[in-house]
Amino acid sequence: MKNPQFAVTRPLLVQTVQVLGLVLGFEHPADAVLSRHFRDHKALGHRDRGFVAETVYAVLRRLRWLRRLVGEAASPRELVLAWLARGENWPLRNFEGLANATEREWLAELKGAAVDEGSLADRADLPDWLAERLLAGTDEAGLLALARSLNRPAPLDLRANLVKTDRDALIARLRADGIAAEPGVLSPQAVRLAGKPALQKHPAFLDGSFEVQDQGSQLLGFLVQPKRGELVVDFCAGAGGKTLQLGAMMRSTGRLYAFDVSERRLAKLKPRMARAGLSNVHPTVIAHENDAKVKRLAGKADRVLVDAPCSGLGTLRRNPDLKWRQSPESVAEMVAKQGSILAAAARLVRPGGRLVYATCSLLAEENDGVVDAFLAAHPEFREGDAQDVLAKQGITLATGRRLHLSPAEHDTDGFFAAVLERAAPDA
Ligand SMILES: C[S@@+](CC[C@H](N)C(=O)[O-])C[C@H]1O[C@@H](n2cnc3c(N)ncnc32)[C@H](O)[C@@H]1O
Repeated sequence: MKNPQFAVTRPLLVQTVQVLGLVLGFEHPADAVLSRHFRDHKALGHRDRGFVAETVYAVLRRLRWLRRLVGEAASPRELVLAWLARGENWPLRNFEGLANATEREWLAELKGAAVDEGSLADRADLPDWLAERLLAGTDEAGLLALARSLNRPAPLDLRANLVKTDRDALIARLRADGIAAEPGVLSPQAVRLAGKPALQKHPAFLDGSFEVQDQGSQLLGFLVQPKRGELVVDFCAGAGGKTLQLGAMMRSTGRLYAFDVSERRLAKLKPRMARAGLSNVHPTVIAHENDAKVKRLAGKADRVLVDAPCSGLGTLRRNPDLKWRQSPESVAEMVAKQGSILAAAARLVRPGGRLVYATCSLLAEENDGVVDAFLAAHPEFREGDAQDVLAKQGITLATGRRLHLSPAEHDTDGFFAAVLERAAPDA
């Protein structure tokens, strides 16, 4: 957004400040506040939306640094102006017509202001508790590299829907429309786009040829590795990002149960299933993980995916407000829930079947901690090798037994997954 080709108008700046003010109340997730704002301001064009969203996200990413620069009590307007002047390096002339004379004087001073180096958490732009926990798994340089990667916007990845097309055909179709698209390097179903084009009305989206899905998320589907005709359960399906991939890998055969406690999220899955041409998906609202609807499938599932509710800290590139919204207490609550969901989901797996536990968290307690506790309490399960499972499908990734993806190393969201296998009767 440096030296924008399009003019940022005064009303657009006012809107950006307004949205940031709401987001900084931390009552609702930033993406929900932005969606609502755009719904209420339908006339805003793609570039204007891009400016509002990117500026709000950028301030959230660098909030700690900006507050050190401008002052702890900085107003949303001061934060936005300071970000544009210092983060985006706008020359002062860009502010004419946007900021008044006093503000422009203040910005001129701000341009030369120094901020001392600060603590490690300051430099990482993370809350102290989070920097401390992430530091447990790395050293200072590793933490700063991770933080830098989390403080950048994420690229846009698509997943080719193999029920409708193949990856090469999809890439050719996108390129024919002037969209710069390359094959993803990790997932054989992934397409990485160079920019952030509007895709909601693209014919290839409307006919179900692709869905937006991070490459890292796509690898989880390969760990589940469902086959045609199987009985598969996506235990925490949400709006179905991974359900749709699993259903396509099953070539729309067999039975794929999409469980979730949120009726609202599952409702979003239904039009996506129709677009994707899948007739094997059964969205099912459950009251909790031990619902009778779950118990009915005990011992019957070939594959079960638990994409557990988690802190989401691996998605900070897309949801930078999460680092300020989560707390040690909220993480502890998640860990208890994750253990309970995993134990309930495990009951569905038939002997010889596979259970995959996954999160988009970077915290050891939500990842290895939950799996270690599960294995200790469930001797009927043994751990498989994620790297091996991927290698057998042509995906070469030096991840080790458990999948650990990080934006710093893999340029994907931060994902964790473990493959757990229920012993076969004669094993
Ligand atoms: C990480 S999200 C799932 C994202 C989804 N798999 C996707 O790929 O789009 C976790 C989901 O778990 C759901 N959830 C929370 N508690 C649950 C429970 N006890 N049983 C099943 N699902 C639950 C949440 O509603 C949320 O949709």
